[in-house]
Amino acid sequence: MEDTSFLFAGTKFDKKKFAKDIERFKEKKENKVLEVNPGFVDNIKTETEVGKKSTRKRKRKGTSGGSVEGFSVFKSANAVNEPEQNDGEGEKPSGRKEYFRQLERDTVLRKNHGIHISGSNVPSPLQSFEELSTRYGCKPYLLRNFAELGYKEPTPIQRQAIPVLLSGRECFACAPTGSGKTLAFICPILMKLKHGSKDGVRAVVLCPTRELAAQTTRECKKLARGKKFHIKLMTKELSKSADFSKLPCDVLITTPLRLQFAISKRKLDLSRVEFLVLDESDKLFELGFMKQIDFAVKSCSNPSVIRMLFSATLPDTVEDLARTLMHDAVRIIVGRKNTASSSVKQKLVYAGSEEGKFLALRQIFAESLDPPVLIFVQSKERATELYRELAFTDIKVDVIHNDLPQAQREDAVDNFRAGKTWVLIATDLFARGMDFKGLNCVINYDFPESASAYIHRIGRVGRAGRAGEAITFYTEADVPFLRNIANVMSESGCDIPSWIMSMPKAKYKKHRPTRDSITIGPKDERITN
Ligand SMILES: Nc1ncnc2c1ncn2[C@@H]1O[C@H](COP(=O)(O)OP(=O)(O)OP(=O)(O)O)[C@@H](O)[C@H]1O
Repeated sequence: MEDTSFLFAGTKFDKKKFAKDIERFKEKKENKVLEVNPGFVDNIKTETEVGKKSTRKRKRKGTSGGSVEGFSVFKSANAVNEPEQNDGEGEKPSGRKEYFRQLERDTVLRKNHGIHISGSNVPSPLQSFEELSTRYGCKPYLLRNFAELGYKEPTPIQRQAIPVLLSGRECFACAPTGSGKTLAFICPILMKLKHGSKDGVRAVVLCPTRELAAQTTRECKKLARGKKFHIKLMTKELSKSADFSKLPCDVLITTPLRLQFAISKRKLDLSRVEFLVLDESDKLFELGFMKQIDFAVKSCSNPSVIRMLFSATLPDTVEDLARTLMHDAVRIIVGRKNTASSSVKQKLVYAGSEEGKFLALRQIFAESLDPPVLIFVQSKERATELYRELAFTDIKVDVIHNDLPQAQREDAVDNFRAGKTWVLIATDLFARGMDFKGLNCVINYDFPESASAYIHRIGRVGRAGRAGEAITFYTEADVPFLRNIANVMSESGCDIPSWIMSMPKAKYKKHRPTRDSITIGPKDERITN
């Protein structure tokens, strides 16, 4: 991994520019001192009354002038708190006994849902969505929306991440694909923001692709239904022409590049941002995004901004980075880190050669085409090649990759969602986050380049507990990397032949062999169905 020390570093707070805010902050602080004792108990009291500004005092690089202080994810993970200190969310237990009983209940609940936490004073997980009202004063509109969307109970990541974020803590979370991470960060943001305002952007959600940003915007609007929040997707037009000083926007959902463009060209001010979400965080920490993320993080200069990282895969390198940069964050892992969804039936198919793969695809389509089907290939060139081969059939097929015009990309996603397209050919760009309800099958036409690419690709099925199937073709060229993927399959409960499990694991991280062209020549040899 490249040197990442610049990331998050030097979040400068311009005291002159924000003199008014500092004054206001001072006033609040003075009032608070009169109301409650400073320190941890202070936090606890304010946390119960949802909506009251948190009095958290963070020490951050650039705000205190010192170094980032006390990232305590592991430091105090096992600390047993005195009953008076409670769990950081404001319910003061009546006594020591009740306090330890609560700890026990929390442990059991976490165990039952495969939730693993590290960090000090981690709030109790949610037993139910109703607890959002009783514990945090959640407004009825949100619970109504959950019910209308058919969400009966929180998923494991929602059970733990929501209380953590509501208690004003930063967090980094790893939970399986399709396990409801979007709601886990949107819900606390909506609860904390309470209502729409015209005071500037208050929450930013960063997503690696425009399609995912659009999907997250839709999800966020569904959850906010009935409340006048200003939820905006950063479109190309917005990033190029909007006057953000006049545009009411509470939650801004964007890709890093568009955000950077808007900040530098349209003078978008993010100094009031209270929540910054890095969705698919490990992708955002990859080389291509790093500088843009750094820019975004620095632009969210409010010293008490809450930053959160979510993904289904969290490599140790990203964790290490988060550990040194976030303050007093809680680490939440659901299930085992970096594993595939267990509700997906996974299959490896030996196809020998490129030609063999095409024949295998033809056979699958002839015997059991159960649309919609998503096919992943290694590159946009190969996506186009396969599309050309399949376009000659009566299968309704489309293709999506990042060289296509935006309108075409949007159409491809919309038509696939609407069932107008049966088979969508995609590159890894669309392996992350996309939620196609009713998708039955993912075919890895080209072997995935890494274990995490595999996890995200096949995670397009088996979402929200539904069943799904994933078929992965491999050729001779893929054999050296077979074990890396077989390990993931085995960890999610698949039976893998012992000869594969006894193979050595490839040491290199990215598997992108040069492949023969998919194009098979004369038309009569092309697929027919
Ligand atoms: N509590 C819930 N009960 C039932 N379904 C839910 C619940 N929360 C979210 N969902 C649904 O689960 C599906 C997956 O959610 P989401 O897209 O947030 O997953 P994710 O964890 O972000 O996945 P990925 O890692 O692929 O991005 C969505 O269709 C969403 O509507």
